[in-house]
Amino acid sequence: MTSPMSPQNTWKQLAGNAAAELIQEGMVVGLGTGSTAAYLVQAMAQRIQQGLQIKGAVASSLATYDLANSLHIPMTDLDEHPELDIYIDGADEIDPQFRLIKGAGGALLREKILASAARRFVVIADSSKKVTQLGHIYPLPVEVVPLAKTPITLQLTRLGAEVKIRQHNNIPFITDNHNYILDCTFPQGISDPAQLDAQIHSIVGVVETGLFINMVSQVIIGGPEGVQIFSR
Ligand SMILES: O=C(CO)[C@H](O)[C@H](O)COP(=O)(O)O
Repeated sequence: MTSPMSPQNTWKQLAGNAAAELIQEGMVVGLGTGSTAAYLVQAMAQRIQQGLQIKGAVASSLATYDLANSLHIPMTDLDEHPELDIYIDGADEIDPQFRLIKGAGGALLREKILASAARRFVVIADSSKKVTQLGHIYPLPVEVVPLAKTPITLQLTRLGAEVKIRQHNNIPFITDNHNYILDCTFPQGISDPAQLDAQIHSIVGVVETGLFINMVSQVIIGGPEGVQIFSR
């Protein structure tokens, strides 16, 4: 017997299913990473089985590539298709201005590359991801070149962060791009995400941050009331 899904997973699935309906014939589709994106991939695979034809899908992580490929979604890459019609991905936190923290799954760099290559970036999430200010629930992930982790930690600390290197099985977590992730907690939250993003980017050895600003076109939230769609 399969165990019943938690409400949160049901809401993620609602959002993923709704986003799969946005995919149209002939599109090049960017696929995000995480449990909500996995529901999207499953729903999209079902539509393809039912006859939807897309030009191809580009994955934001090796994990998503493996899942999509195993479900017979035709895969492509940014060399073949440098522009995506749509990119659909989850988020860890979404503020009222559609600014995001992403990267709890460690795929933030590829996710940001795909989001910036897309004509339309649609975020899918359960209602727990909506926040009034970024940085109160999830730490901000910063992907860094391994050699520079200690000097970068020092500079992030000077910006007010409590920094922890992300671990997996008691050793540093390695991203798909062979980098480390520094998870930064800001005890007061993040008051000016754009300024903080610029300050972190100015540190040599930082590869990318999990702040996504001015990138999102639409947010699809699954929750107790069903699906809600917010556009800008
Ligand atoms: O940014 C991400 C991965 O790097 C994910 O989109 C984010 O962590 C949300 O994950 P989930 O859908 O499992 O809640």
